[in-house]
Amino acid sequence: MRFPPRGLYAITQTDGKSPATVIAEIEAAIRGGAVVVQYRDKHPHDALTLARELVKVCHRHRVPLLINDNIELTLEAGADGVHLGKNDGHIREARERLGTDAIIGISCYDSLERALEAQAHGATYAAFGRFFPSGTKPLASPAHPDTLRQAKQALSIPIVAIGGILPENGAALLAAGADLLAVIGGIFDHDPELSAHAYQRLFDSQ
Ligand SMILES: Cc1ncc(COP(=O)(O)OP(=O)(O)O)c(N)n1
Ligand SMILES: Cc1ncsc1CCOP(=O)(O)O
Ligand SMILES: [Mg+2]
Repeated sequence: MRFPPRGLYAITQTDGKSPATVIAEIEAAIRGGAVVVQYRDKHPHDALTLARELVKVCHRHRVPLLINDNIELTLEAGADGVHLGKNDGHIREARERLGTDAIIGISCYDSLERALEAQAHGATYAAFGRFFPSGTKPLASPAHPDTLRQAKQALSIPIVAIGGILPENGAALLAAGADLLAVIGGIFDHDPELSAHAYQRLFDSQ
């Protein structure tokens, strides 16, 4: 499935939640307008079963599902691609194992250099952040909107922004050059469908 060029990118909030809740919340976020989903789970119990269920739900809605960190799980679950950070393996290995059609997203933090390298190695998108303090990942290192402005000039692949993004602060990142907003707490700390819809309006009014 193709990676959407813009829109809301929902990432699962799994801690303390049952698989059924995670699935119901993701489906609600998709109803609210999320155009891509990532399964991120730092304390999984049965990751393969949940990942396979998420693939089914996402594909029913024609939305691609990516897996965070884990190339093997991406293959086993039949997901559309993987998101890799600096400690999660190399894009070359991901491309070799997942094939030419797979979506491969790369965390670039605040580094345009890292994004240019990722693009040259065939990354599907580059993710920058965190832009605002994140309750989900309090120790994530900061990134600056100026990096988005430079990335917009220098990259041809879609640009994802992440970290503490709310409907109230997301518009500034879109204006700086982000194509997609990746969100956890801003969707799943509240009613997921209504919250996703609030982000959707940022894209409608752009
Ligand atoms: C869309 C998106 N952007 C950034 C990240 C962060 O990846 P990483 O730095 O590997 O950190 P963890 O998510 O693994 O804690 C992401 N997952 N998704
Ligand atoms: C995975 C990740 N990487 C940088 S910030 C972050 C967490 C994003 O979650 P939230 O939208 O709740 O800040
Ligand atoms: Mg990671």
